[in-house]
Amino acid sequence: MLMFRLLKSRVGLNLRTVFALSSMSAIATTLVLVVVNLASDQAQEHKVNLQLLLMMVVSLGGYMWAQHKSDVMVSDEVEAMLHEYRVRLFDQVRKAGPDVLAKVGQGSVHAAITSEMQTISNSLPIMLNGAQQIVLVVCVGLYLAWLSIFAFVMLAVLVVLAGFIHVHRINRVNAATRASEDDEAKLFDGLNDLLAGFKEVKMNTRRRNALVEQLGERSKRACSAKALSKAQWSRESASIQLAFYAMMAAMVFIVPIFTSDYHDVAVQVTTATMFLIGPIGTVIMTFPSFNNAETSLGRIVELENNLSGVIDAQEAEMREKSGSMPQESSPSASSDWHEKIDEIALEDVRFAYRSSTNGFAVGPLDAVFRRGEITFISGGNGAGKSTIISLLTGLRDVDSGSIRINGHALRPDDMQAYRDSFATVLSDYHLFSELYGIEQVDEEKVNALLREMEVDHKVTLDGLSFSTTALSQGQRKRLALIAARLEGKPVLVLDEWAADQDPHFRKVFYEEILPAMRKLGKVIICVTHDDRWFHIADQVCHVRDGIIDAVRSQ
Ligand SMILES: Nc1ncnc2c1ncn2[C@@H]1O[C@H](COP(=O)(O)OP(=O)(O)OP(=O)(O)O)[C@@H](O)[C@H]1O
Repeated sequence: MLMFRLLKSRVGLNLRTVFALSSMSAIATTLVLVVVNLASDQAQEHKVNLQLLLMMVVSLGGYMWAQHKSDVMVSDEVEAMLHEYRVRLFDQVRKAGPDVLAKVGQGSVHAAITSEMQTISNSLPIMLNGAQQIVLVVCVGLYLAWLSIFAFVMLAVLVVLAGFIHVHRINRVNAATRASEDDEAKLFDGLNDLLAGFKEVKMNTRRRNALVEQLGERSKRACSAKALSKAQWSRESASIQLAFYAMMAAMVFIVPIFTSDYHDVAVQVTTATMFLIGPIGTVIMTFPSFNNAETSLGRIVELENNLSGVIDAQEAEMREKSGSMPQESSPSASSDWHEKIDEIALEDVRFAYRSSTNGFAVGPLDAVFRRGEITFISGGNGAGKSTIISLLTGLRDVDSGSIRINGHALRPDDMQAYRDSFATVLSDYHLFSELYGIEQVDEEKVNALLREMEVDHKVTLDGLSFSTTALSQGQRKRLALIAARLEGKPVLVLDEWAADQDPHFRKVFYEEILPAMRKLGKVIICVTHDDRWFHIADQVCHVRDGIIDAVRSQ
């Protein structure tokens, strides 16, 4: 019962007030029923009682006020709760290492933040309304007991019996609902292949037919499962309706046989019973909402646990590694070393992928990258270039050895500040449409960069956002490099940046842009296969089987 635990953990002043308001609204509704019964008695004697009219107006006003207030508070509570969950998930994603999202699945993070939270957002008000209706059922039940104890007992027995049968049958219905959801999830997986692989699908008739056929089959299965679940729900609603009519029939056919003075209250009892039908129906119908919210919350909690499990393992591994790191003191944070990096050195660095099936490892790595110098990293596919870049930029932690800045070994506490000193355009870069983290931009500088990168006829900067990112691959990379240059970081790392550029701009990049950045005193590291321009580099690191062979230019 995750939902109960969730609600319990949130019971503070607000939820108590909500409960008080809901009770008030239920009592006001019961008063309306009592007033209607008393007034109809008087109406039979051709009398109109102004006191009763006033009571009616006050009860209706009280009901309206309490109901509206509790609805608004419930929405606020629910949204505040979901906001907390979202922020916790964002924070976990922020802490995650490069492999964590691949392990837990980006789709599940996306689903948790969108559809699962939407389900809870929709279900919780229904559930709290159900709880409110329970108070109303109790109040009207007490009124019914006061009118006729036998009618009350009879009704209670029938409600308990119907409820018991309903809850028993609902498990079957829930199983059908879950099956339909699972089938729908499989349908979405296939749909993702169709949308993400649109071009590949379009280009290959056999692949397209096979995929569309499979999607059709999955859709049919999802459709049958959904139809079955809906049919079961419809049968269940009809049975509930039938149970209500049975209650009414019991009030007018059975109760009079066993009670002598029933004719005095028969009309009031029947009115009260009819009055109960709506609230009892709402309470019963709350179960599916509860179930949906419980399932969605379960998925969110499972995702949170998965993320925390992977992050904890990652942190434990980091602590273990930091034990084997050199313990000599590094520069203090106040020395601003990350603003003035003269030299980054890899010393006897080693790393192996735990998850790699072939146990790929890099190292021992020894290399020095200096301020005002360009280093090219080259090597065949799978040689380990991107792995080395991820170690050098601090995206992954080294297993052993050290990274030294200006001669001082980095400590685990320095890692975020170290990462912050890099501007990167990696091979799987993401082009942000907005310059997040840059507070003020020099408009002239941006325009000059747009001109230099030859995209000024396509893009402008509006505030902190690019006017468009709907560009060619090469132009998108130029925009990513503009963003990286605007960050003004001391180290620039580019992974196969020039691969998508035309011959003209490739020349501009190697012969004008890189030398200009070298003059600015940056540490420049580029993964590249363009051996035609190796001469412009100060050193070229050839990577083979995870080992660097650094050659300095003459
Ligand atoms: N996330 C990962 N988990 C496990 N092993 C990995 C992972 N990424 C890479 N590897 C292993 O590391 C090897 C080197 O990969 P890496 O991406 O560093 O090569 P690369 O030199 O950048 O290749 P390319 O030029 O093709 O981009 C791969 O062959 C693979 O075995």
